[in-house]
Amino acid sequence: MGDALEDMLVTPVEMAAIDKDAADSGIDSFSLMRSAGLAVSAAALRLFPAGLRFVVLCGPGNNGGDGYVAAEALAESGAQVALYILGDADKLRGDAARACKGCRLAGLPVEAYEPQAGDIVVDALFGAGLARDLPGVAQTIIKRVSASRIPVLAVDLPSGIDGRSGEVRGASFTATHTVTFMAAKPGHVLMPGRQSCGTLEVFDIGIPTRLVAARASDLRINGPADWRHYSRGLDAGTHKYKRGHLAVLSGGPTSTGAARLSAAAGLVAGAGLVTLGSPPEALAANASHLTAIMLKEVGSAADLAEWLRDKRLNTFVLGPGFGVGKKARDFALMLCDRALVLDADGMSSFQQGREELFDKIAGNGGQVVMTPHEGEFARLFPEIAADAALSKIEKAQAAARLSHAVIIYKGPDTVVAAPSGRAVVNVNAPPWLATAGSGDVLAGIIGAHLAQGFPAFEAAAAAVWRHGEAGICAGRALTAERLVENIPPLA
Ligand SMILES: NC(=O)C1=CN([C@@H]2O[C@H](COP(=O)(O)OP(=O)(O)OC[C@H]3O[C@@H](n4cnc5c(N)ncnc54)[C@H](OP(=O)(O)O)[C@@H]3O)[C@@H](O)[C@H]2O)[C@@H](O)CC1
Ligand SMILES: Nc1ncnc2c1ncn2[C@@H]1O[C@H](COP(=O)(O)OP(=O)(O)O)[C@@H](O)[C@H]1O
Ligand SMILES: [K+]
Repeated sequence: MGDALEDMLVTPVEMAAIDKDAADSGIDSFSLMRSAGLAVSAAALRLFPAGLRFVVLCGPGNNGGDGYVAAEALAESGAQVALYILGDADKLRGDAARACKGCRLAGLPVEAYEPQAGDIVVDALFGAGLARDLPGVAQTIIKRVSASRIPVLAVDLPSGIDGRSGEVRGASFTATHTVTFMAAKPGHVLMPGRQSCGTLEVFDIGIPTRLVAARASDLRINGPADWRHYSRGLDAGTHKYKRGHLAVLSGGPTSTGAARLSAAAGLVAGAGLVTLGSPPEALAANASHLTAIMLKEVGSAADLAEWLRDKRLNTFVLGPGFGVGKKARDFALMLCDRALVLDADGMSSFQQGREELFDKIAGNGGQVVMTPHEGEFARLFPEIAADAALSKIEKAQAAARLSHAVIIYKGPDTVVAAPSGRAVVNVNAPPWLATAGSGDVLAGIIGAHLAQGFPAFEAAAAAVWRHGEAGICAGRALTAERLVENIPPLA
């Protein structure tokens, strides 16, 4: 599969349009179903050589059609196969009906399936067409199979996972392995869907890349291909001022650690210079912990205005440990004409009065990155957070459109979205990144990228990826300090 499809995410609606375009262009749709079913049977034989019996569960649509092709291919290979059907096989239509006719096995109603030791379940109940909660009988079988701990190979998506959002529709299989076709779907990478897929295999069933690319929106799995071109290697003649100057604003004397973590991460991530702007009462606490990072007294809005007269100082991180309130609001509004990472308290300070911030960002061309976790997102964008019809990707996109900022909606499935709708979903973050100060480190990495001249979206996406890699390198016993030490070089 070419580079173009590797990291692409295609929604079920887009995939249906791609199928239709493929058929309209003269490609035989049954040959696509055949390729899909054969890929599933090959995966079953490859992954479960010790399986005693393949139990293929077929649903009422084309996902079931793939299942019939797989069942026939498995039987043809000499494996022991049992077929169970959800609904009435006589009501199958089109390619699925043809696949069913071509399958030598007689099917039993799915509710009759009793798991046996040595079974491998091939789940072809529902795929991309799942439109509502699973019918009760499917939920019962899923619970039965899950309780028996029988391995499940999912066709396209584990049944019950919504391909658009990753949400569970009533119940879902937890698969050992999922074989999907042409491109991954949002439901494979968003939680909780991602956890239900096991290993994900994207199989090329032969739809031309140009047909897939023509329908796909600007939605991808985060990876170096999206931002590598902004990562300039260091030329021998560089100097620290060329590598960008990052300024991080510290909170008061009892909450200085968060800003120092951001500053340290910024320096390791490649900013040539990092200065911590500190209120006078926290200067001593900060000074006692800093060496390579410079320190400057910035207590009031007047101090900040004076500092900002230096136009070369173009990148700021505001929020970690800063304190919620008017000072944070005043500072943020003053910094909107620079590149700004607005994190933590910096965002929470705008729970009321967000319009003024969003207007300022819009007026200044939008080099602002905001980094809400779920709680902060609900504080700043309550109406978007509460809209149950939206996926996490769609929520991040709506927030970016509204705020004119690049949004990093954090979590195990961090989404980075730009006001244009461009978005990536991150998949390399290990769960032990959920530790105090981890978000502060991320803010510093974003700042380093902005200081080096990355556009806001690429700065954010590259930082989220590097943060995940740092977590992997640091290993399980992670502290935020160790995370900083393990930030890898930019790809
Ligand atoms: N991508 C590709 O190139 C290729 C894709 N292929 C395969 O096609 C699959 C998509 O097929 P699909 O559109 O027929 O959808 P699928 O998931 O089988 O289910 C839809 C059926 O279930 C019904 N239904 C829906 N929800 C329901 C519910 N909760 N409870 C009860 N019923 C429900 C719905 O009918 P409805 O009642 O909504 O009219 C419909 O009958 C895809 O996952 C992949 O495996 C390959 O064959 C070849 C190429
Ligand atoms: N379960 C998880 N798996 C992977 N990454 C996670 C998980 N939970 C949180 N993270 C990441 O860890 C970081 C935590 O940031 P944040 O919530 O702001 O914490 P803090 O305020 O303590 O720094 C974010 O980058 C987030 O995406
Ligand atoms: K399925």
